[in-house]
Amino acid sequence: MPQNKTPVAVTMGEPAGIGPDIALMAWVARKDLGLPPFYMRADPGLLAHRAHRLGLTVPIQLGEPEDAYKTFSKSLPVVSGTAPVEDRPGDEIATTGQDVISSIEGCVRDVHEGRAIAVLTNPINKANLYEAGFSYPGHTEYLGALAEKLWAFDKPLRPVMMIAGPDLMVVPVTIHIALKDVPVQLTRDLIVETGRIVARDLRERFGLAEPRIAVCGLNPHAGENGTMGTEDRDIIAPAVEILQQEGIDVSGPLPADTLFHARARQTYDCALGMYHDQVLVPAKTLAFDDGVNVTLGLPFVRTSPDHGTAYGLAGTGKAKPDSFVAALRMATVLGNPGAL
Ligand SMILES: NC(=O)C1=CN([C@@H]2O[C@H](COP(=O)(O)OP(=O)(O)OC[C@H]3O[C@@H](n4cnc5c(N)ncnc54)[C@H](O)[C@@H]3O)[C@@H](O)[C@H]2O)C=CC1
Ligand SMILES: NCC(=O)COP(=O)(O)O
Repeated sequence: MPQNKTPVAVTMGEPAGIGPDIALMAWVARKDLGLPPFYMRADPGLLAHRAHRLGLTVPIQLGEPEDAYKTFSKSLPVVSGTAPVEDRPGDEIATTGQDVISSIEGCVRDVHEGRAIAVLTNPINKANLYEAGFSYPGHTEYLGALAEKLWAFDKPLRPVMMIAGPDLMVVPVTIHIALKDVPVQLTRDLIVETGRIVARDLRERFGLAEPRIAVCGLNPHAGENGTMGTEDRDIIAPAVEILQQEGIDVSGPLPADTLFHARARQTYDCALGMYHDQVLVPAKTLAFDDGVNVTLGLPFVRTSPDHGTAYGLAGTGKAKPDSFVAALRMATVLGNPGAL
């Protein structure tokens, strides 16, 4: 595990969910697991209450991101900036959306200013954020918009969601949209742009010299020559052809039902799915505890546990911090270019 004196910035996430629990648990396990330093942008009172509720001894040290490296071994570094947040684990309707959003924005600003090497986001309740005026489907799109603004890009960024586990990496080409909208929003250009970003980031961030990408079909049997749907033939196959002409090692459209068994997984590095559940189901089935949600296509590194707020477990001590720990390790490795 590479060490760097610049820490990872961790967002508060949904305060009534398990984000605070898993971050506190990870900090407690820092020495046993050899974890790299991180700090949280969150309400210190919330964290203190949750630690008490969980029976964890976690001294909290308020400060700035620059203090985190020195502080981390003895206390959990916290950068405040949110209003006080009541500790109401499991209360799905607690309204804290604005604090959740400002924590994310603060962490991204920290990376932009060189105060953090990466952002690790804790799970959010998307519906709660919509109530607070959040207009993005999830972190992925919001982080793209924040990056465009802070890094002053002159054209829109395309942030790409990847779920990465030890045995499978997947990317959904369309993300948080209704299933009925998938055939409408799935275009050749979207697949091509996504494929380019995946190939580039697997090379540049993950150190794969020639990444192999497998592209799923949309329909059963990848359309069976157009008899079970035409998108595979008319949209996906032409996109694959363009990517191949650009020298990217890409195959497809491939029937998705036979793409995720152990032997098939040996034939590619990353599978591109046409919709969320097509690829997140196999990814989370294989590695729910240690899968990581990592956003490609950004000018900075963002990782996240692959799970959600798990309200039923918040404050009970039953949440597993493993995916948080995997996300922290990945953020540190990817945030240290050249460490691979
Ligand atoms: N990155 C993010 O911000 C994400 C946010 N969400 C949000 O989370 C909320 C709840 O979504 P769900 O579909 O219920 O998914 P979920 O991942 O919160 O829970 C699914 C199941 O897994 C269990 N689980 C989740 N994390 C666990 C952990 N660390 N240890 C042990 N068990 C764990 C839960 O108890 C539940 O049985 C929604 O509002 C959704 O939008 C969901 C996925 C990712
Ligand atoms: N299903 C994955 C998920 O909901 C995470 O989305 P995001 O908040 O990382 O965009």
